[in-house]
Amino acid sequence: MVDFRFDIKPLFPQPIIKVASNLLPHTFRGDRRQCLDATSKMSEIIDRLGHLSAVSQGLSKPVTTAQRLRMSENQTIYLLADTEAGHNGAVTGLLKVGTKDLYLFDEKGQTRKMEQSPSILDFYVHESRQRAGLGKHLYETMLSEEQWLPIKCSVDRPSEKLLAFLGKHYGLKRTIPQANNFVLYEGFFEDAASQNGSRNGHAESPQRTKNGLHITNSPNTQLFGATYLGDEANKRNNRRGSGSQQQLQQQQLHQITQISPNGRYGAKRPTCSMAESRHGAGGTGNIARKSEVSLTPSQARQHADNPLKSPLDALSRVNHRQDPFQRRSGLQDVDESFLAMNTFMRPSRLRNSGLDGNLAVPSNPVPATPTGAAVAPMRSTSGQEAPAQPQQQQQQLPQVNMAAVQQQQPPPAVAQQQQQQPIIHAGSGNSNKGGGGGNAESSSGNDIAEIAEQLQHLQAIEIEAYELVPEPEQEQEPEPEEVVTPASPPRRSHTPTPPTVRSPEVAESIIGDNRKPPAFQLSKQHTGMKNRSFGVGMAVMPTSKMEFNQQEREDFGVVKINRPLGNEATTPGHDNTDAMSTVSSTGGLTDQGYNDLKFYHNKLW
Ligand SMILES: CC(=O)SCCNC(=O)CCNC(=O)[C@H](O)C(C)(C)COP(=O)(O)OP(=O)(O)OC[C@H]1O[C@@H](n2cnc3c(N)ncnc32)[C@H](O)[C@@H]1OP(=O)(O)O
Repeated sequence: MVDFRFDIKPLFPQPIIKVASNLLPHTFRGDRRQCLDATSKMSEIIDRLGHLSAVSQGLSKPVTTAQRLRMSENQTIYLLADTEAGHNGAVTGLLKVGTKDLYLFDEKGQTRKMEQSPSILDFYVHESRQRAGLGKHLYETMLSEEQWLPIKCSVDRPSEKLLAFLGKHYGLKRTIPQANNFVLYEGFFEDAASQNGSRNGHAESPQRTKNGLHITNSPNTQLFGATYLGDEANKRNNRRGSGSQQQLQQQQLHQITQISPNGRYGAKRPTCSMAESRHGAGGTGNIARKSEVSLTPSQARQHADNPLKSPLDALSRVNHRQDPFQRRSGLQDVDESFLAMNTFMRPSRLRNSGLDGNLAVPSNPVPATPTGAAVAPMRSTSGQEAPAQPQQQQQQLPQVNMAAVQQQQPPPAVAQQQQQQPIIHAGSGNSNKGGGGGNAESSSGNDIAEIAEQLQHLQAIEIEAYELVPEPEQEQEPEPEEVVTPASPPRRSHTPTPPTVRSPEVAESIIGDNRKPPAFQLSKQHTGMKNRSFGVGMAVMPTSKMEFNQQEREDFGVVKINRPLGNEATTPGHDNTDAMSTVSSTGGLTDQGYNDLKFYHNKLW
């Protein structure tokens, strides 16, 4: 018996209840809260019984789960409970049924299309209660509720026990061989017009569908045999009254092969990216190979004596796989091949996947940064193509002459750039969100970080962090800072020099070139150079008081710091003159001997 941590009796006002996709007993009455509670408990019951059933049948995964039931439209689960058992009662049996549209072989080996055919999908009685008539009780209740006849029910890969059960209780012994997992019994097709076996009261004419196709002659039909045909596809076919025979054949073939083996093995597997790429890159070979496999009705008939094996074993000889699920995988390979061809290679998907060449895959080789990092295809954040990468500037970067850097007096604009760079790197390298983002009036930290990263990329800065060297004798002199290059000595400053980050290459490129780089937006998506200034960020430790002042968008790479709006820099280092920094009360030195700096800047923009 299967007992639960909760009392099942409220869910089972009667021994057998019916559960549909709403996961509620058909007898349920209650408010929203009770509904949620009942759904939760019913899900647990179904999952538990489904798991036990799978274990009992030796299946690797349950055929029945609450999730599957929720997603289904035409399936019903019957649950049998013993409310007297234990304290909370116990659930003792499960029977899942549903209707299927099937192409089936009749006794003559001809294909018939059966719509809404009753199917037994899962059946389980707890081991402790088997062979006590509970199974029959459950089955009979189901037949009564659904108004089905036992002989009209197809059974999805029945176990030996179920075959014995059906033989004993309903005299069902002689099966009609099928190429799929379903087992039918002789009499299934008899008097079909007046039975539930056909929704429309009559079965399809053998060999021909409504489209007049001899689908049994198709290699795929021979491979799959009777195969599930979706309602929607059928309606589509019926709507098309005209059209060439060839089109119809292609359509039918496509329709059949797109649909997986049905029943408990028919669940669509999630799209496999490997399969996608494999088939997309020429998976037709796989299709051709699989298509060579054929299982004719006569072949299937050879296995009629043992319906458990008949369809699958024939296929297993081809696939050389023993496990039913693996065999199913073999079948689905074919299915996926067609899916890959017909679905995943559609132009729209190709566009999305960038395989059709319409995506922003540059025709030119991807430019590489001086450090060797490839730059991603450029696309602005707005989704538009970004302007071409300034390769010219990048190509100039290696032409660095450090001697010239040290000797040459930078023009004011260049000095501004050089002086402001360290702050920018600091901001970007150490969570600039905490700086600019902390002030609601300032621009977002993201913008700053992005600008900083753009600068890093365009100017190909090899970031280096420099220790702060206190210069006590100069602290009282409010003189402008100068750009510090790796080869430069510490600058004169009214405060200890903040960590100045500048690679020789960048300094050279700015001073030597002194031209305005193009003003366009680049993000870290394009540069791929996130956190290049890691070392700087660690050294500067920007606080929420750190801001950036950029009055307007100037030349790309020129970011003015702490300059009041409207003020233009008049002398090199003017901006830094305005910068305020304080030294901590501990004399300006941290435990590590570095200056503890706090920057106070004006609002940005
Ligand atoms: C589509 C599918 O769901 S296939 C999977 C079917 N489910 C399983 O195989 C799970 C394990 N088996 C069970 O849960 C049960 O045995 C069921 C559901 C098949 C039958 O439920 P029960 O309560 O045992 O059925 P019930 O008592 O009404 O009928 C008993 C008859 O079932 C058959 N049967 C039940 N158990 C066995 C068994 N272990 N071995 C052989 N036949 C069995 C016999 O014909 C038996 O009659 P018998 O005792 O005179 O030989």
